[in-house]
Amino acid sequence: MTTPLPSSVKSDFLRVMLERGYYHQATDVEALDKALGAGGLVAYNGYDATADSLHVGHLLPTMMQRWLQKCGGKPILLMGGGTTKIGDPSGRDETRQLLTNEAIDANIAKIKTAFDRLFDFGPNGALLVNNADWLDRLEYIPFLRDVGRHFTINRMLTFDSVRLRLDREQPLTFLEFNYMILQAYDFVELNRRYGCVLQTGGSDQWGNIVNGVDLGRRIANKDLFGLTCPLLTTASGAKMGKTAAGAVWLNSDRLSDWDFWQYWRNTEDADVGRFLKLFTELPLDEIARLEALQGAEINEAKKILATEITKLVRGPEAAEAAAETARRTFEQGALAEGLPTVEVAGAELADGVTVFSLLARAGLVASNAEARRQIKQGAVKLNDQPVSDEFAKVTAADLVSDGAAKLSLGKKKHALVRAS
Ligand SMILES: Nc1ncnc2c1ncn2[C@@H]1O[C@H](COP(=O)(O)OP(=O)(O)OP(=O)(O)O)[C@@H](O)[C@H]1O
Ligand SMILES: N[C@@H](Cc1ccc(O)cc1)C(=O)O
Repeated sequence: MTTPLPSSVKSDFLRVMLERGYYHQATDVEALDKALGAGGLVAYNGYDATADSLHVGHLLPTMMQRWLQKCGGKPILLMGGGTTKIGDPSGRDETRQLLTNEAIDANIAKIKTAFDRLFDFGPNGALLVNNADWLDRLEYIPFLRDVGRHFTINRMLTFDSVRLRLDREQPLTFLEFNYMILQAYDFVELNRRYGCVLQTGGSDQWGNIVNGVDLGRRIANKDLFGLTCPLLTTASGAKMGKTAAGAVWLNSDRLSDWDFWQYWRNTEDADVGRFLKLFTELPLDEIARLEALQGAEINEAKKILATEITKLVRGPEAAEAAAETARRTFEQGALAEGLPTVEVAGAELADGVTVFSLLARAGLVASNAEARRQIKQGAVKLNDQPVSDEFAKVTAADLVSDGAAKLSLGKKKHALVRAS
């Protein structure tokens, strides 16, 4: 399938998808362009409730839905209350841990909060639905007869989600084998309920999406469409959204505003332009100017990237506060609010507390041993002065600025030590 040129499509939405790098694959792109041209198209993106927050990887398909709304369409955000009970095998080597119904409901309640800022839920606006509303009520025999008969095992075995497990001789349970049928059924059900004709997702969702398109044609004689975005990796090849320290969560109770902002501020130079197009809504000519910046100036572009995305996901105040913390910490050398803080009892401080243990307590390193290694390697500073003694201590005398001492690991990780 060839990717069309932005100039050859008529609909605003597809043009944005192509120009900004969201387009990976689509089913019958000309017909989709035509359907979009008529305006007001209804599209959905599904999210399983495997954790109590979405992460940055989910942001890409979510941004596609946001653009759809900006271009006059109606987004449906589908919470997989039913499908999470099955567990999507797409892109996974192993069966997922099964969650209880209570855990799934609790996850959904928290995941939803991220959408409030990203979508307009006003009259005729975006919709939030839960597939447990229909999947939980399915009856096995009628479902197999009405829906199951349209799927051949022969074809199901050809989809990556199944084939890769079989090729690698890793188990795929019968429960998981059913997943693609249920996601296909969701699409047809959303078409029936809300006139939804487009499903978006990451490229790993392609198999599940085309199954829905086929099922729509077979049981409802409807033309449905699929559109996927690339599964993003960073310039150095890592899957975007996951760091060594874990996922980059959208919800602030899983990741502070400051760490969220920092994640984007530390974008690799080669990714700046691509990420500005995908994760901000700045005009393309402004992005072209920013990505052309060289040397130290590229840092300005990274700050804009971090602040714009934080604004979208965490709100303007959170973005401004994080940017301000960064300005004060890195540019004025002053101590700032918002850094991780370790509180130490006055009595402890009188004797002095080892720098390595404070680094670990502040969460800048995973263990005391790692902290000592970092000190030996010269990566640690106390109040901007290098620490060379592995057993150096912080005492009350070091709380020099606003009653705090600043510990730094490398150039970017900082924490404050205060007396409790
Ligand atoms: N880096 C990415 N780029 C684009 N889309 C992504 C990315 N990461 C995730 N997605 C989309 O979000 C969906 C869920 O992502 P993923 O499978 O990583 O979530 P998870 O279930 O939270 O993670 P894990 O598989 O580690 O438990 C994917 O199917 C994909 O469509
Ligand atoms: N399978 C999707 C989530 C999803 C669930 C139900 C759907 O109808 C669509 C999508 C994922 O794992 O990311």
